[in-house]
Amino acid sequence: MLATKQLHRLHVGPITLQVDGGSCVSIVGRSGSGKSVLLRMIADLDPHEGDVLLDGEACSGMPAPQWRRRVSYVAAASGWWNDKVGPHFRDAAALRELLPRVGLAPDVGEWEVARLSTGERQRLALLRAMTPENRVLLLDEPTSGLDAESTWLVEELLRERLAQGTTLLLVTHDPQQAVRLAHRRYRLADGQLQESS
Ligand SMILES: Nc1ncnc2c1ncn2[C@@H]1O[C@H](COP(=O)(O)OP(=O)(O)OP(=O)(O)O)[C@@H](O)[C@H]1O
Repeated sequence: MLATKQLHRLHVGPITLQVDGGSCVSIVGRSGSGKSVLLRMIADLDPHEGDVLLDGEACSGMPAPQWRRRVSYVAAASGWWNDKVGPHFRDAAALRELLPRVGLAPDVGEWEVARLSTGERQRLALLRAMTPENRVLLLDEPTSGLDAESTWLVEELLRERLAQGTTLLLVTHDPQQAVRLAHRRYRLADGQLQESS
């Protein structure tokens, strides 16, 4: 279980939330309401007050890289640190297996990052976070750049991860996607999460 305790940064919070393993919580809200600020706090990417626990283990008691391998933020616009796609993935065989699942060509690992389209980057950033250590995916508009078919493929893969016990926090501007994927739906407004029916 993922539990946030009085998380607070800027105008967001304090937020106390519990999300079971294998369940998906969606967060909608106006642009600028603080959805990314919230996900980035949970991933311990920015200074904040409060804490996050994963199965009782506190983020504050763990080295940040270890926490982020378990609780991984997938940004709407991803960062890349090598010219080629392949070196961003520790397990080349696992990547080859996952590529067709999101509609990507089998040789994408050999491609230059510079040639990737927005939607290709977005899908690869998601796959990059899906390591064996990952327990929680913090997804910031994961299908915003995708066509309907690619969106469907990504949602299928996310459902599979959920069934395997991964926890998802899904920020989306698509209320229908929230209905399709989430077990609980929230709106972030005035720095607080309000549950939707
Ligand atoms: N480091 C910072 N210092 C000051 N203000 C910040 C900082 N980071 C974010 N903000 C502000 O906090 C607000 C919320 O930003 P955030 O990116 O979380 O919005 P969002 O809800 O994800 O919006 P969108 O749907 O447009 O992506 C914005 O007004 C942003 O300018």
